Amino acid sequence: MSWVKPSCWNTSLLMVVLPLFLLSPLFSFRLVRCDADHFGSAFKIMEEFSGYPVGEPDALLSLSVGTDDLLKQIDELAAFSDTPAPSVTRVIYTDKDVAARRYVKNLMKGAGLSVREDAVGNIFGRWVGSEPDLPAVATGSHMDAIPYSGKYDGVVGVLGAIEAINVLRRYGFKPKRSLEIVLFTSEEPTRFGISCLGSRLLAGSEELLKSLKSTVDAQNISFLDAARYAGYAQDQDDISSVVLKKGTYASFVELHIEQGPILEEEGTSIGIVTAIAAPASIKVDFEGGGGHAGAVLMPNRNDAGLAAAELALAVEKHVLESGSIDTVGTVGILDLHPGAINSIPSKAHLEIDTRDIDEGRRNEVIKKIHQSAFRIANNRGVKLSEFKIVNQDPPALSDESIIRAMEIASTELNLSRKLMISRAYHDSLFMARISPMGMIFIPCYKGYSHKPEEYSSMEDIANGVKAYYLA
Ligand SMILES: NC(=O)N[C@@H](O)C(=O)O
Ligand SMILES: [Mn+2]
Ligand SMILES: [Mn+2]
Repeated sequence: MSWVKPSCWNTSLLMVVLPLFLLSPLFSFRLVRCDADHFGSAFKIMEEFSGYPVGEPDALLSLSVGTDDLLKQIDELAAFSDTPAPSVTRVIYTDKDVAARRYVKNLMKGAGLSVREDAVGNIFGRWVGSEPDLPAVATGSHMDAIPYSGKYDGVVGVLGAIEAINVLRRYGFKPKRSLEIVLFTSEEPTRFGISCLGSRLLAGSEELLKSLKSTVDAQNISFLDAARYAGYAQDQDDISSVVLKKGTYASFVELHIEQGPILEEEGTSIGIVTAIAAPASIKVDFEGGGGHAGAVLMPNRNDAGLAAAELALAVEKHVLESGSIDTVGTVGILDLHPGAINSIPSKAHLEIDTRDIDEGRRNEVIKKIHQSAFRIANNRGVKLSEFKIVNQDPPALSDESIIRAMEIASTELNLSRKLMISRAYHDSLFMARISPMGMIFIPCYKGYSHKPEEYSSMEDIANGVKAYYLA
């Protein structure tokens, strides 16, 4: 099973960051309480945290990271793609995805982590702490990639975390709380139209547990069959074992490229995410009369394709009507059937992605889109055979103490910082339902993402690393 159809490097200094970003949440709680403006106090807490002498702060600050390894790993991982470089296409449960999973599991084992996988393929690499019963500090991201995208989205948060553990080990660090890296299954909605599939299940989405039993992809392959093809969900239809017990994690933090232009444009090094916008996605189907493109005169047509086109424009109109820059709407999929130049489309399928930091305002847009779909179907004499809201998620707020820790850290490092919203969604959106959550963004080239030109400079990544370091 494979997919149809994309380097730069330098995430190197990522290493320095991640060690800290794994620790950050724990730091933050205490720092805030003890008015944490003394660099020293950070190390005092670190010693308390690990129960081991931290040694020379400067040494800790200038931890050397395996930049070459990391760059090599990013390139090697990018090669597991169903489209040619520099693009990357890696869709859940395909041969390339399975091979990439094996690659990352080996890196986790190489970092001395005990690796386990759940029934849908969320992969966990745990560094067991001296007090294993304490809720762990978690981090992680995803490595699936939408068609023709780049090699940093999600990957930086996964490979960097593994290297961070390597750095901590090289430094002789021994955690008290366990540290766990989570590689989430299917953050991208490419194959089954559901975003953050793995993290939604970890966070206990009953709705998804049910709907997955009847979910199929465009080739009509069921979710469970696809999972079994990849080695998961072997002997069970019931995947409820995936749901994590509340309190499993003391905190969850994700490192990610900004995927927008703001940090780079403003020359700001660190983005401290305060909230993740609320995403929603809708599937719409129109059915019309179809017929011969030559013989059927315009007045006698019920063209499903034109209905879809009109609705796509209505999405833009309703989004702009919200009057807020924070409201966005995209029609990323529009398929016509039979898809022949000289045949009037008898069926049209479109998928709509709309988001906003204001859930109410976004839902207003969804309502208007629904009304327009009915109106257009009516006016054009076509049938609105499906209007399915696949997901309509609330926004997520970052944990205050984690945000403050990152603010303190950036100040210590004289790094410019910016509190900002994530307009992209992330697994953190769902991890926030079961754990205090935080995200840090680093600048990326022209804000490019979901395309092969995606890129982050080493300097930016290093700054991000240090910010985490102190946080
Ligand atoms: N981070 C990221 O790219 N998430 C996407 O799946 C999205 O569409 O936001
Ligand atoms: Mn993405
Ligand atoms: Mn991502």
